[in-house]
Amino acid sequence: MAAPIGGKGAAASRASQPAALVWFRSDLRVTDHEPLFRAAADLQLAQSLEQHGALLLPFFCLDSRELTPRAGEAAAGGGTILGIPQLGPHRLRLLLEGCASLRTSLQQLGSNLLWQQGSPEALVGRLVALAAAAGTTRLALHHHTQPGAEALEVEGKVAAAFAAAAAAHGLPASVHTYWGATLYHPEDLPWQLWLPDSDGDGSTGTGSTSSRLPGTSSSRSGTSDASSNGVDGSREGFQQEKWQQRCSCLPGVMSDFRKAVQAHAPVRPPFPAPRHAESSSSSSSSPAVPPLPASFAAAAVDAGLLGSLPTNLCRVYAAAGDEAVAALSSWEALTGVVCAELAPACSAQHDGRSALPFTMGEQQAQLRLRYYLGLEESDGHRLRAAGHPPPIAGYGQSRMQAFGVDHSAKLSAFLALGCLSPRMVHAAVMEVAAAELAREQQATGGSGSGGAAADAAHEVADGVAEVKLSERQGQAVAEWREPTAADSWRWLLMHLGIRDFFIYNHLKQGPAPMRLGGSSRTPPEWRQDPELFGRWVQGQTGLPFVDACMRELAATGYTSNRGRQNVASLLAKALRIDWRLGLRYFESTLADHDCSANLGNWAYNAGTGADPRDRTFKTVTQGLRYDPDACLIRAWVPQLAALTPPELAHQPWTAPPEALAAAGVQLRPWQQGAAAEAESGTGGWYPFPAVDPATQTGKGPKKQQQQQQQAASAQPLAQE
Ligand SMILES: Cc1cc2nc3c(=O)[nH]c(=O)nc-3n(C[C@H](O)[C@H](O)[C@H](O)COP(=O)(O)OP(=O)(O)OC[C@H]3O[C@@H](n4cnc5c(N)ncnc54)[C@H](O)[C@@H]3O)c2cc1C
Repeated sequence: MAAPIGGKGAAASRASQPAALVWFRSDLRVTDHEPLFRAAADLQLAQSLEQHGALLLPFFCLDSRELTPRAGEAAAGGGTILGIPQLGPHRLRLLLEGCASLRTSLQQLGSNLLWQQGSPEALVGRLVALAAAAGTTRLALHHHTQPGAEALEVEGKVAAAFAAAAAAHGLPASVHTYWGATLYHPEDLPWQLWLPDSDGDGSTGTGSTSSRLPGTSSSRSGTSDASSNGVDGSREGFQQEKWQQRCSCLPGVMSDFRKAVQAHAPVRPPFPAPRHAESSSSSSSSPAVPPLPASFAAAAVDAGLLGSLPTNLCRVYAAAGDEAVAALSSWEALTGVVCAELAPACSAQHDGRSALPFTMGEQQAQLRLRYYLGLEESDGHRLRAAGHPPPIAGYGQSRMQAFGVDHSAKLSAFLALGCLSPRMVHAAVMEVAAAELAREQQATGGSGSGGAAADAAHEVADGVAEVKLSERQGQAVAEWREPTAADSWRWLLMHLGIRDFFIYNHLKQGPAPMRLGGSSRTPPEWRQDPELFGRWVQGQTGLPFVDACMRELAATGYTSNRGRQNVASLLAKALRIDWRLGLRYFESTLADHDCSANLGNWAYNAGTGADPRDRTFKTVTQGLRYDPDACLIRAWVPQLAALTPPELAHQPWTAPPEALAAAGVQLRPWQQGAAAEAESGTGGWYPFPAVDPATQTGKGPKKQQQQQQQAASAQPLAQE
């Protein structure tokens, strides 16, 4: 039985009782979360104007549609693209962990996270009904806008459902959208993206500026009246078109974009987290979060909106219906990985070989970031033993290595789920830069320019400028310069610039790159080969570096950037298989999946993007360079673990028969090995390469293959 909601004073304050809904999406954090900050600030202002009973309702919806396959995409040669869920089990686990962590953060602020599995448009309607029953007289919906046609479409549906629900209860309502996905805010880019209000998009600009961005705002200027904002579901796709139109002036080549923004665009400081209403720091610039009233919480519990977050992944698919269960089975069949055998969410269990052994969440993201940068915790506790250089120290070189947790930043999953914002990374990097600048100043004597150095360091720490220590007329000047091999954090900032490029380029191009030939003028012949595609997914191509990366990806949801480039190049350039199958497999499986980064990188590696450079990776050479000790291969391709030296583990087809025998390696043509394994149920063999490793074309190194086949036929399968 639902408790009456609204509390004792509800009737008395009915004349002015505002409620703000804050929709969390891929932004699972409370720091640098403008929608939460602004919603809390609005309610604080309302309360200071003697409006009482303000409700702040943070919510998240686990969208069941994402657990099913993507509909309506035809692959080369016909047929739908893959029957796997858009949100595969690795991504799902991290998402649930991110939500659990967000709920803890909100509870620490005296609030909570309302959540439901279903559709966000249905959830928003239920929340409006609950708020109306609690005596709310005015409604606002605050959320980040999210790049990607699908995300923008869902935004349109949610806004329409919100407007309809508010109208049904006779409540005035407004929608406030914010931009928080990139390091560089759209309004700060060195190109003019924004719109005059007369653009006719139906939104009512009420701010001080005469122009605004399509479907977004960082201030009041994007506020729209939900009952008249034109977001009525009949205008779906409108925002995507608008973004495409407005971003058309952006450069299509990554380095042009990145260099321009890094030289000319400022980075805004992150928004602080709002504070607990009873926190003693009432002087803080952070607004207070109104606590969730007990009566409302009780009603939300009754409505099933405050239940525990699930940890059992299979049950989440089951709750989404038969289509999701079938999609999960397809993913399991494709990868050979069984969902029920994966660690449940929040269990803190990880495959010992994983390069991503983290639990998701804002706190964990901060720990990783500060550990990686070698920064002290706020309590002065250093995470790394004193005297040891922080992992970032070797980043200029190590970031390309394919094996290990600390070779690269491992921030992508935190960024993709929004447990961390790019501005938060930037702010932490600026702390490092400021310290470095001060040290360099001290080392060079700092004569006469101590004040200037301090000013520059301060400017840097404030995020006003990137750093280059240069002396101009005795003054330290902070400015961007391209990183050299010896640099560390400059590379990290550069990568965030690349990330921004892919997001803006996605907004600019819309779904165009998803055409088979992308934007290239002479699309090559693409083919479907389910068997070969399955071998690629399961790491059975006979190219050990590629196979190790693919097995790592299927088992953990992560493989390095170098690994991704190589496996993508092999699929698209050497095997000539419809590259969008790879894109969709990555979408489902990558723990750090980001629709813009995934699409942009695939288009680049398949040669279908706008970038004029067309690289084909020689995967053996790459493996030897970026996994020189064959650590990755030994970890993920146990059949080759004993093959030494590392050069042979990278190219077992070149190994003399006695070396293969000593290491217990059985090389077989794939069909033969797979058939024998199916019959005997035992593995222990490794396939010959599916392509000629020297040229990455054709069927395989014929001469060597023949020799090895002769030798192999003399050896029985290991366990036979
Ligand atoms: C085919 C393919 C698909 C990819 N799909 C994704 C994806 O869905 N999501 C994703 O975040 N990255 C994707 N990447 C980019 C890159 O592989 C990962 O960002 C990187 O491996 C993450 O590890 P890290 O955090 O240690 O990155 P680092 O190398 O330490 O870089 C730091 C941060 O910079 C950003 N970054 C670095 N390189 C890139 C890049 N090429 N594109 C975009 N951002 C970059 C990421 O946010 C990353 O966390 C893809 C790359 C390829 C080749």
